[in-house]
Amino acid sequence: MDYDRYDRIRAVQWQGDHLRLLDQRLLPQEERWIDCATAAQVTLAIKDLAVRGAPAIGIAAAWGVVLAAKQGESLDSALAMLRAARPTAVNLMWALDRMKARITAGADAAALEREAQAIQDEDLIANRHMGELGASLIAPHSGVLTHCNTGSLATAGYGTALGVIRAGVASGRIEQVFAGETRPWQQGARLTMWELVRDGIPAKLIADSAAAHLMKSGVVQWVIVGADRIAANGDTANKIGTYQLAIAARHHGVKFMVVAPSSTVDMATATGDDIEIELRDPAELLAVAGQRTVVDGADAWNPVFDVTPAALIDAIVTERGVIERPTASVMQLMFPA
Ligand SMILES: CSC[C@@H](O)[C@@H](O)C(=O)COP(=O)(O)O
Repeated sequence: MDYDRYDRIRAVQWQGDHLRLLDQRLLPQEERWIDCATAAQVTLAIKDLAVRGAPAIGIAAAWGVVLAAKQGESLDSALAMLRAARPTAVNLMWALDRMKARITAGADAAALEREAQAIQDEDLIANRHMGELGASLIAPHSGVLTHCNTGSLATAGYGTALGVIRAGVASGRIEQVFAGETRPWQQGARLTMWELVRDGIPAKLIADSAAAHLMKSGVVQWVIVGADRIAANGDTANKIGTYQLAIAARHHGVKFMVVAPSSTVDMATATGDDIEIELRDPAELLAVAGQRTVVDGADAWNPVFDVTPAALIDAIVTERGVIERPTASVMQLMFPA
């Protein structure tokens, strides 16, 4: 696999004394980097979606703890502040728990820096492995539909669902990629299309509302998505709109694949009903690119994740292996306490 051909973006970059983030709010119009020198700046970058995607916010938060240590700030306060930045993606809590364990064991700033780097490096390795595992499930000459952005921008690099797509394209299994816009924040239109075009991968953008029609046409064999939290029974929280894709996929005989590192699996959460779904500012729905599109006085409801029941998922791919038709007992075997 020629990783340099398909994967050149590194959106989270440690600079030795500060964290550099590719500002995802501005893509694809502008490639602007922001520098965070404090844990508070990293927290704000996570809240405002300058950095986003479950693994990427965990990695950024880990570096936030390193910054707090270097500045001599209270590490307990930094951990609490970063933890509260966003509620749904468990990678955030997972990374902070890992940093906390090192703090409890007496780690100094240099040791915390090594831990954050390990979290980042392990994510890239996991993504490359998942890419191979997921692609092997796909028949040659397939079409696939993806949702949101799960690529290098959302991870340490390569991506989760987009990593499977990269590996599938490289091996000739995937011939055509479709990406849903992912309203309201347009991660699919703004970010996934940016990554796919940079890689020269044949891709077509669709309106989210075109997905069922696309599946009915028979040109996609798999829907491939990432995850923000996978509960102990396999129920999966991911970007709003994922659930309706899974329902439409089952209706049309299209397979549904979830790709996420084990850091996204939360065995302490029994089912999808127990996952907190982030509600964001209704203003994100009432405007497009900062331009108000809805009549003044209108209100909106803006949940940004939903839960796909395990029964609608054909395969969960993690770096530990593939779980087909996930159940609580198989999840328990793959992710023992
Ligand atoms: C590897 S990314 C998987 C998920 O984190 C992704 O699909 C997603 O829902 C991201 O949501 P976002 O609100 O953009 O952080």
